Amino acid sequence: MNAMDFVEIDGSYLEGGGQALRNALSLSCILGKPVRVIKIRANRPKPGLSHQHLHGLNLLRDIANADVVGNALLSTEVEFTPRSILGSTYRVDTHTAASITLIYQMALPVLLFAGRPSRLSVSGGTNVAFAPPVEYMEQVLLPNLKRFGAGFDLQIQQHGFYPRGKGSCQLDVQPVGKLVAGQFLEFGRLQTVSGVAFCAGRLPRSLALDMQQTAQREIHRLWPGQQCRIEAVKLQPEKARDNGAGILMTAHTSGGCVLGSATLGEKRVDGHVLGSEASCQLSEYVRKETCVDAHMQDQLIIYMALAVGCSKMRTGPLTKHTRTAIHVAEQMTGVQFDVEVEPSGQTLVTCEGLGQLNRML
Ligand SMILES: Nc1ncnc2c1ncn2[C@@H]1O[C@H](COP(=O)(O)OP(=O)(O)OP(=O)(O)O)[C@@H](O)[C@H]1O
Repeated sequence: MNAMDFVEIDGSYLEGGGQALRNALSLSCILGKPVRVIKIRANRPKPGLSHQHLHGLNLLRDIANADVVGNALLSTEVEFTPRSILGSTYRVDTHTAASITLIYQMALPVLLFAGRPSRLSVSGGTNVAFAPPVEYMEQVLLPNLKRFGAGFDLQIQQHGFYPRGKGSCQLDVQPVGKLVAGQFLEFGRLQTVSGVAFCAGRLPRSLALDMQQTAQREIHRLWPGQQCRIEAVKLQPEKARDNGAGILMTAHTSGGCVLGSATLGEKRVDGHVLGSEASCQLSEYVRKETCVDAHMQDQLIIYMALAVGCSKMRTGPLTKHTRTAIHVAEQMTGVQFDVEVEPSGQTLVTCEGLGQLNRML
């Protein structure tokens, strides 16, 4: 391959984490454009490919029947030349606590552009730091993605936490002919607040109850009479072998917005703190009438870039992850994102999408 034929993405730009790599590779497969990613995860303490990125890269190699150079742990440069998109059954066992949802983040957009349905089973971490918890993927990403005319079915077979992982999930994806433009502009009124507080392993059920009670109390303090139902769950050993705890809260609004806020128990776990952090974050989104939460922002950029028509999202200040995703999407697809801070303080992100059609159907 001639050096000129690769789109070159600088992985150190802005956030300098794994997301630039994930987005660049997904878009490479969908567009059929070879990509070279340099300075991978340059801003992380241990730069280069970690397990999650390497497993994701090798998975996309298989899905796209791609030629790959640089697919080794800690590699800081990768060349990826895709051929097609093969809808099929795939299995990835990370043997670590590598984030299952981040591997899905890489593969999902690609499998939406396959010629037939796919099933992707991954084992690793379901709830790990700096990644979407599986519950967030199911309860927040899915309804937001439906606005683009796409979806998936996610089965959580077993939860897995740092350091051993051992979680497993199955993702079923039906391809689409195209993505339609998503509009996230009208907050409307807050309708429901719900969620799940869980703990597993040797952690007592009272921990889940602490998270539940504090989260519900905070919502009721701010919006007396507001419906708020947080389920408190102690996961059974066959559903989670190790210690782990976390809470996901979601808010649904009459404008069709679905916002999420998740916290995860680390070494020292205080249920009241986890519940309070999750509810404060969610309350902040609701108070500001944000249509897309701070983590969903960056995850929607790739879909906005590919859709047919003009997508718009009204959100809070853009995160570095989002600005990085925009930069990568612009370089890979040639589309332009327009970012405008409105008098209300909200940020409006607009993109006339590429209108990518599924070339495998
Ligand atoms: N609590 C959370 N809820 C939902 N999504 C989250 C949460 N925390 C992180 N994410 C998402 O996980 C992704 C993490 O991207 P990032 O580039 O940091 O990935 P990474 O591969 O873990 O990189 P690195 O290992 O280099 O930090 C982003 O899409 C971010 O929005």
